[in-house]
Amino acid sequence: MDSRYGARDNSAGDTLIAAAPFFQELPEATVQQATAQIVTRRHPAGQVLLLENDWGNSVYFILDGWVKIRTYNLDGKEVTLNILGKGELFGEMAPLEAVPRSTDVITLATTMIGSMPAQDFVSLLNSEPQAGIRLAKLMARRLRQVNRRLRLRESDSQSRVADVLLFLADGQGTQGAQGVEIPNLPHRELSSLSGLARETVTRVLSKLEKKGLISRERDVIRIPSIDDLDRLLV
Ligand SMILES: Nc1ncnc2c1ncn2[C@@H]1O[C@@H]2COP(=O)(O)O[C@H]2[C@H]1O
Repeated sequence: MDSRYGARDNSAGDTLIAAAPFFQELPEATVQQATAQIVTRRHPAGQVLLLENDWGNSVYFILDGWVKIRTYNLDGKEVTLNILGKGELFGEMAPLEAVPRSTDVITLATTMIGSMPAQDFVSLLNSEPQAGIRLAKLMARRLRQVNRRLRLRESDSQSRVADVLLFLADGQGTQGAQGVEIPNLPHRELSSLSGLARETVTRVLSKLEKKGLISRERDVIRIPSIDDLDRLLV
């Protein structure tokens, strides 16, 4: 990803970087230094930010918006592995392991991204144990998500859709007055995340809504009780 792929926009970026969970509780001087190293750009929806197998030496912070992590199965069918939102980072794997990018990354909405040279990111990890712990926690959560989805692979369609909603709530959910809110993604994305047909996803979502386990608005799906939805998993 370089300057061809998005309008440079550092005006709001500095505040967003300072507020990003990764930088919370780091010394102010460290946050200031990181802010100076990060270039912020706004990208339109549908823009390919990273391509699987490309080499890259930057790490990216999502300051606002959404990206999807995409790969392809052996039949060439698109598989959405995850959706990441504000506060998440991506693009750390290739530079840390000195290998090419493991997946594609594409914006799902207008998205503000801060990019940091990988060598600065590694220096930050070396100098701030707290930053290393943050990264370890983030990767632990991703592994937990993958384990959970593997466990549910043979489950019924209701459990699989519920699981996708729960893992989006875990990673991307924001607490509102009436429960946890997650983005109301296109059903094609939920279909790819759950490995179910789009029609099945649509049918299950309607069923969950009738049971009062979710409610839907144009942009958000609301989960009034995470525990109630979790109890559906078999
Ligand atoms: N299952 C996943 N969940 C969340 N993020 C992922 C997942 N797989 C890959 N990524 C991110 O997508 C990025 C693609 O480029 P990298 O391999 O450098 O680093 C990768 C991770 O940051």
